[in-house]
Amino acid sequence: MPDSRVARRRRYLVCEPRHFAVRYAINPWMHPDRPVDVLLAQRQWRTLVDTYRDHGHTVETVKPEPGLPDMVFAANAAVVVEGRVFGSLFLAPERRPETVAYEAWFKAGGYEVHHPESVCEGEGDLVPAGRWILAGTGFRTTREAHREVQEFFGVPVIGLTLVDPYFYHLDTALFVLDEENVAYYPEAFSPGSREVLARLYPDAVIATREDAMAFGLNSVSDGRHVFISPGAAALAAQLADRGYVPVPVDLSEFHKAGGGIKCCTQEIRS
Ligand SMILES: CN(C)C(=N)NCCC[C@H](N)C(=O)O
Repeated sequence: MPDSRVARRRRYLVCEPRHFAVRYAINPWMHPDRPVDVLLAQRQWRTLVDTYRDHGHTVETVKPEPGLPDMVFAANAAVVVEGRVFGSLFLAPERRPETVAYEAWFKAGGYEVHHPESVCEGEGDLVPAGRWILAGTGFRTTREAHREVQEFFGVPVIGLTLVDPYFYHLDTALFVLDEENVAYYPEAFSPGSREVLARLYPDAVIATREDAMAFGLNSVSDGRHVFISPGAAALAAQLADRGYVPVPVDLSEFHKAGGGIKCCTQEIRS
């Protein structure tokens, strides 16, 4: 495979896991009785930030708020396309106050935030993919929100139904490699949605359940480097065969809350 993959510099928003914990259970990964090593989580998160910066990306931070243990999952706070911000309305009451803190960050940067009318969890379920936005539903973000997103951005929104509670957000089951291609785990989707993905992406990288359960599809790609969970070894090998450069970053402590690399990373697209 020629060395043809080109990285594009990105701007990422992240939130330090100062108050990270598993205090409630809103997905099958979360067990409040199992301990979380907060110091290890902070080291892992710092490594992610340093790795992004080492690869030339801009990383900005939003101030973590006490009492919001899931606020570290910045991807869920909004989806930003061409400098326009479509905010979130979380399903879980425990997460709803996060939107206030993120909105303050966006406002301070001169962005206006659109407030959705229906449950919508940002880039967790809304994945900009070149000419369209892939949109997950089934567990969190609603079909009504998909319609609202399409009206707001004027970009086609392609609804995909998730069927496995372990993959409750689209970004646990699929990630965008570049403008043209994605990687995904087919069994996380309804039969019709699988067909849609096969039509849109005949050349997609197909992941195994093992890759997906290791949060391998919760990866971030800059078009060349793929920041990926080290547990997803088979997926990383496939990516390397296609000319991408896997960059392993271990966020195992965050898996205990049902999140990984992508969940911790909001892309600010100008
Ligand atoms: C990849 N995923 C799922 C994310 N984009 N976000 C992680 C959110 C975790 C949080 N405890 C929750 O269940 O909402």
